[in-house]
Amino acid sequence: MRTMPRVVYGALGRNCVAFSPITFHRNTSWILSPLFCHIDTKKVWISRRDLVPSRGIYSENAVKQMRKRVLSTDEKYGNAGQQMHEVNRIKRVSIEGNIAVGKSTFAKLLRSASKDWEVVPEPVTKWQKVDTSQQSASNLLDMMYKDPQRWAYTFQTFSCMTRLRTQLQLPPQRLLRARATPVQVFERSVYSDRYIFALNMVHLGCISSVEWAVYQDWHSFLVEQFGRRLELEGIIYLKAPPEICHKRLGRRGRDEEKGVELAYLERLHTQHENWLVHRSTELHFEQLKRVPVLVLDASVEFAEDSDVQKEFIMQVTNFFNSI
Ligand SMILES: Nc1ncnc2c1ncn2[C@@H]1O[C@H](COP(=O)(O)OP(=O)(O)O)[C@@H](O)[C@H]1O
Ligand SMILES: Nc1nc2c(ncn2[C@H]2C[C@H](O)[C@@H](COP(=O)(O)O)O2)c(=O)[nH]1
Repeated sequence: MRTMPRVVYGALGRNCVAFSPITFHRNTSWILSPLFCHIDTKKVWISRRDLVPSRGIYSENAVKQMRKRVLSTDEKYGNAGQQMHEVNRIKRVSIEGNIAVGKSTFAKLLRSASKDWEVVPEPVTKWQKVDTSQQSASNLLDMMYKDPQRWAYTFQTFSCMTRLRTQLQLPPQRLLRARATPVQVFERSVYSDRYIFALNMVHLGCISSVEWAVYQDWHSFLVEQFGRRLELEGIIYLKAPPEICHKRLGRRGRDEEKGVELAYLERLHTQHENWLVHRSTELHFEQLKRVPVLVLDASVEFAEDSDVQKEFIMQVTNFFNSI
């Protein structure tokens, strides 16, 4: 395809706009994704990952208005451009797996293995304490387990929003300065929210077809709007038989989970296998279909076994370097 240099005026989300000569294909205009560009006529950091197809070319006047907003953002954040360039280097990976398979325990191991890896926990405490501006907070996790027919949809809207915020969180400074491979590791993701839990609730009849249509509509919209900022470079799937997870769940003794039966964990296990092993779950995001998955045998009791821990870390390191 013929390429030609052009000045591109592209809208970059809420507070950024790029206006810089960049080369682009004749029929496709490209813009920089919101998080990763610094606005300065002389300096624009571009990498392949930053380029996303533009939804439109904007008038000069609109660009002027947007530029004003961008400049005020730059004043506020100082050397944001360089930081954004570095954010761009950070890989994002989620840990997926059944309830009580050992995600948090594994996350602790990763945290202690390298300061270039940041582990972001699942926002469970937010679900346990929803601020209702009344005297006491509501425990939505408990409500969902006690009456899934009534609360499953509400739960999925809140869990997904909290996961969204978690995934959009900016990485800490130390990751921006990392020399090796900096990685942000999330416990679960907006994708497991949909393709594991919400889907399972649909199969159980706890989310109605109307609720499911509504969920899928806003979920797809949000994921598409945030684009690259929500993409994962890899997934670590901790896999163990549901029986083992059930035992661990009992040992952990979380109050809300007292009524969780083995059958529920079996269903979630099947959902994980369909998505991450058989790859038979219908997915709606192209990039997600191609995400590399590292499967680890989480039935091994590694807490006291430093050889197993070393083996896990080696596999994870190789995986991070490969993605
Ligand atoms: N590999 C393991 N071997 C034995 N027990 C484990 C292992 N991983 C986790 N556990 C225990 O199982 C329970 C659930 O682990 P946790 O990390 O909280 O799971 P998750 O975050 O996946 O829900 C905890 O009591 C933890 O100590
Ligand atoms: N119905 C849903 N339940 C969820 C979802 N994400 C997590 N959970 C539950 C499962 C556990 O009881 C608890 C925390 O999970 P861990 O596996 O980290 O222990 O929250 C969800 O999206 N829907």
